[in-house]
Amino acid sequence: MSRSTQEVRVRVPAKINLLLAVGDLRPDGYHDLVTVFHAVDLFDELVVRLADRHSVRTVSPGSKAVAGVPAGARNLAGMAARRLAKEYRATGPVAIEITKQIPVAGGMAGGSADAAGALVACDRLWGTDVPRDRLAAIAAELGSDVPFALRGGTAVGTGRGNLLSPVLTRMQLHWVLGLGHEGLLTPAVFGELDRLRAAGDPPRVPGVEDMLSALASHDVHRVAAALGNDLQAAAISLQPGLRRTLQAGLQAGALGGIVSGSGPTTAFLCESAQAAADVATELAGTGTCRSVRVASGPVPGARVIG
Ligand SMILES: C[C@](O)(CO)[C@H](O)COP(=O)(O)OP(=O)(O)OC[C@H]1O[C@@H](n2ccc(N)nc2=O)[C@H](O)[C@@H]1O
Ligand SMILES: Nc1ncnc2c1ncn2[C@@H]1O[C@H](COP(=O)(O)OP(=O)(O)OP(=O)(O)O)[C@@H](O)[C@H]1O
Repeated sequence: MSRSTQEVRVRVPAKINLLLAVGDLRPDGYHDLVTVFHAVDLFDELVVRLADRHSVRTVSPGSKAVAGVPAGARNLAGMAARRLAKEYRATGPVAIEITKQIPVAGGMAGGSADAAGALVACDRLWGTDVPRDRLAAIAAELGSDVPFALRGGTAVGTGRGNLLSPVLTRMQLHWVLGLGHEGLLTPAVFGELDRLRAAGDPPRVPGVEDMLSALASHDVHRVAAALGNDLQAAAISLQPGLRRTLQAGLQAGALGGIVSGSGPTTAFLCESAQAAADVATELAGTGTCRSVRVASGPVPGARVIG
């Protein structure tokens, strides 16, 4: 906790789905998933303070306003704070400031990260000491990706993506991320996959076994070969330019490339940190994405810092 018990600072990572197998549409509007989540060192930071009323403000690292993120009651971080406050009554309103590096509507679970960060920060600020499994259950109510943002590392996700079991790998992966010009909304991408499947039956990615044995082998070439995402065809169908970005990353020397989650961020796996820096420079020069970042993982989930 920084300075006094009046303020808590939390850091929370973005995710990439190394493997994302999507089942058919369920009656409740969700799809069963089998996925391998992987947290990378691209972080949102939250500062949460006691205040007279609940508020959420989101800025970029340069303190500029961030487009596309709701400021009020619809912000996932504010929803998380109010959800926790409702269950644990000895609490007060909070002002949440988010410094956002995770791309908005980018397929890297940015909103989910902020919700997880707010849960951890409010729990510390209010001294509620919520057991970890209870916090994970509240996280799952807020969104399918929120439990993983709490936990981080590498994990297999099943159910809606909210049921997690850790993957014990020490293998460090080096990535180049291509950020899209425009976001994609997650429900639209799942809907497009349903439409493509009704019209044709496109190929489906295999289960997680190949990816898990590739991670256990510590062979980055095998991990690259095992990357896969059932939502990729749907994201490309909605944003055809992504095909060119994927080709450009591979031509720049990446070992493998995928659309991250529901997109449009593209994630390129590279042989080493140096290779990632080289691929990033070359990919940036192709003009096929809005901007380019390097990242590596796995990293832990939402944590109090400072
Ligand atoms: C694409 C992924 O990022 C992969 O990890 C996640 O599945 C998305 O997780 P999320 O953004 O936390 O999604 P939620 O907020 O739970 O759901 C938003 C919408 O996405 C669709 N959705 C989400 C998760 C899931 N397993 N099946 C779905 O069909 C549904 O239309 C749902 O209404
Ligand atoms: N704190 C937040 N940060 C970003 N978006 C938020 C937040 N709260 C609510 N939203 C809304 O959620 C929508 C999805 O944004 P988000 O950045 O979480 O997408 P995403 O990373 O593609 O999600 P996922 O990868 O979990 O499917 C946005 O349209 C935005 O309006």
